[in-house]
Amino acid sequence: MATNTANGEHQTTTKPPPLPSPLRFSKFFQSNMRILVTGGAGFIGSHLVDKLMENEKNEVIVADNYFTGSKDNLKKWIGHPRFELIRHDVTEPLLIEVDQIYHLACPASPIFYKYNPVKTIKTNVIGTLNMLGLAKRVGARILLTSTSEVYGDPLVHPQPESYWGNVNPIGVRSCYDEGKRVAETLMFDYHRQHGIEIRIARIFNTYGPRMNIDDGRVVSNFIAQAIRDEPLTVQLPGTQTRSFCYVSDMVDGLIRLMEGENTGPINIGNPGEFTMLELAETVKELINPEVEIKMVDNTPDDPRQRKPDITKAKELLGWEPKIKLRDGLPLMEEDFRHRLGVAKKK
Ligand SMILES: NC(=O)c1ccc[n+]([C@@H]2O[C@H](COP(=O)([O-])OP(=O)(O)OC[C@H]3O[C@@H](n4cnc5c(N)ncnc54)[C@H](O)[C@@H]3O)[C@@H](O)[C@H]2O)c1
Ligand SMILES: O=C(O)[C@H]1O[C@H](OP(=O)(O)OP(=O)(O)OC[C@H]2O[C@@H](n3ccc(=O)[nH]c3=O)[C@H](O)[C@@H]2O)[C@H](O)[C@@H](O)[C@@H]1O
Repeated sequence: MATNTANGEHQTTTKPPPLPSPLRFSKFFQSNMRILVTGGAGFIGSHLVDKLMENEKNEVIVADNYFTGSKDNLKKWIGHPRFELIRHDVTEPLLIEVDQIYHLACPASPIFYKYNPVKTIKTNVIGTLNMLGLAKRVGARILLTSTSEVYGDPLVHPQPESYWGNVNPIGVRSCYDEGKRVAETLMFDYHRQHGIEIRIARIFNTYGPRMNIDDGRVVSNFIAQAIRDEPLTVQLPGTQTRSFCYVSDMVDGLIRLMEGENTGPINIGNPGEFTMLELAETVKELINPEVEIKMVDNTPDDPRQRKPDITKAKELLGWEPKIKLRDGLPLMEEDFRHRLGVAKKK
């Protein structure tokens, strides 16, 4: 049975998880592990699907409403006998039979999650409730991709999982960060009340190929701007920090968490910390030394600093990121140049 080591405490559930399908115990049962990935047409989800599909014993089902994701991200798997794609909004119940659920469905870029905040809350709360209901009915293990935004504008730095955060409950980012906090609460309540096997990853800023070109997040913005010879828009004051994790490291961490014995929450992120001005200078140096850096207005409640304490991920999952920002940015540049049809200048 999984243990919860959040906040240094050691809690164990009182109830055993529901039994998986009786077929699982059949001597002649030859089926694969059936894995649902909600939000699997998105950036992290599609990379996770690629990794899961490498294992021939996995059958992968993606449920996505294509709000920020695209079938294009999954085109190499469409038609594959171990792959299935369902157009589905997680705010509606889903009745299927699965063994594991990676629950990623939720717009992640601030410009997209603020576009329809009520829908973002519904996705986080009702969507997570529906996926927990599914996990309960079929006895599946469920992993939630929560976020470093649960720490809000953190007063503790770097952020350990035991930190409860500093979050504005009524701000323009609340639909996302409070939504994810409720999603975490629901996960633990289903775990304690119904014995569901849960895993919670607190993801810190992740970047890599396949991010939407006009996604609005800082790494994709700067790379697209550098390639298009447009000024890099650093939002004021420019001294705010983030820690950027390359997507293959993230996928590795998520799979280790799902397969391991710990519920989390566990921070998964790269502790390398950069100011937004440093990030802009690095993109300029690596991608387009001629490009201008322009200071622009920021949006409300932007966290001033963010860096994961990954002691738990190291100790409990044997995980730490391998790809440094300077090595990851050129991999993303290549993908963006290909999609934008702009070759590197000689
Ligand atoms: N990328 C990051 O830096 C980061 C950081 C912290 C947490 N996360 C979390 O990881 C997950 C994936 O993030 P991402 O960067 O791949 O974002 P993304 O926007 O590329 O992917 C999200 C996917 O969810 C789908 N989706 C949104 N609402 C849905 C709904 N109601 N029903 C079904 N599908 C829906 C979208 O169409 C998209 O395919 C999200 O839960 C996000 O909160 C990401
Ligand atoms: O990692 C996380 O937990 C969260 O990180 C991001 O949220 P945020 O860090 O605000 O992401 P960005 O929009 O990429 O902004 C990062 C920083 O870059 C700055 N920025 C953004 C865009 C830009 O063009 N220029 C710029 O300087 C912002 O002001 C901010 O300080 C994600 O978008 C969330 O989904 C995720 O949950």
